[in-house]
Amino acid sequence: MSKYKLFLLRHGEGAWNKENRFCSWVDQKLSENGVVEAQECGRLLKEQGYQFDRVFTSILSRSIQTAWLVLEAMGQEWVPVTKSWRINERHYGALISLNRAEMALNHGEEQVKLWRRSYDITPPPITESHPYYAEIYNDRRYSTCDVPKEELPKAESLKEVLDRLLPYWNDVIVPVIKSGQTVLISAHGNSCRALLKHLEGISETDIVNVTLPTGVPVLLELDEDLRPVKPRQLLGDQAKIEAAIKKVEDQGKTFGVMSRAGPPSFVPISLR
Ligand SMILES: O=C(OP(=O)(O)O)[C@H](O)COP(=O)(O)O
Repeated sequence: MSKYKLFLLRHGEGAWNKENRFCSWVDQKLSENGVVEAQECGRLLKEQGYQFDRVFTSILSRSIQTAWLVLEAMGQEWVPVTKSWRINERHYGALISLNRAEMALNHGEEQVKLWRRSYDITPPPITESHPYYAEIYNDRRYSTCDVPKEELPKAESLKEVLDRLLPYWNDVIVPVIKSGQTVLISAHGNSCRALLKHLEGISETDIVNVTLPTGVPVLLELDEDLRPVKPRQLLGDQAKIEAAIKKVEDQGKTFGVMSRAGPPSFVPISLR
């Protein structure tokens, strides 16, 4: 029997979702469309009568902004919001800022799919020469984490995301849910996938096929041991949701870059 409801949300579209670049730990804001997606998500949740007691976000602006917009649209701005780097998007290492379609042209669609969706493949790490290294690691927010800055990841597989997320889930979020509070986790494509893998017991093979669109709330109904009692529900117009999932999957295909004017700007990436 369903005892708890938990909502997972990949933030609304960010500026780099639109440009098809790996955003990850770069702190991009929502695009105009992303703002609308978050507001529509809040309106839908309000229409369906849901109420939150507690919200968790990453320390990346796009997940925080999304939480605010959702709560505003629901008239629940007062609900406490707690932030942690442990809910951050997967650290995409040296792939950060690169265009997925260009990467597919350069390295093949299969390789890009492995980098994006496999469970235990870690992309090449970010190094100090990377154009976004200083912007990420000099940011004051990363001095406030529960691990020293030097121990923060330089690249992560989905497995490594789960490894850093689980202690926070178990120690902080689970007690809140078990106290009877309805929780929204406003997070990212891959931090939500990692949590779904854990909660639903998805295999390492099957997690490859799980893709989440932006701005679509995922409702999980859980029993007293936080095991799902029914399949996850992606709330909203199902045809639109299917189309949005396909759009995210297609970001790793070459046709995006073939239609652009001019040659693609390749950045060589070592695969070792
Ligand atoms: O920043 C990202 O995710 P987010 O938009 O959910 O924060 C990643 O670039 C998502 O990339 P992916 O869909 O290739 O895993």
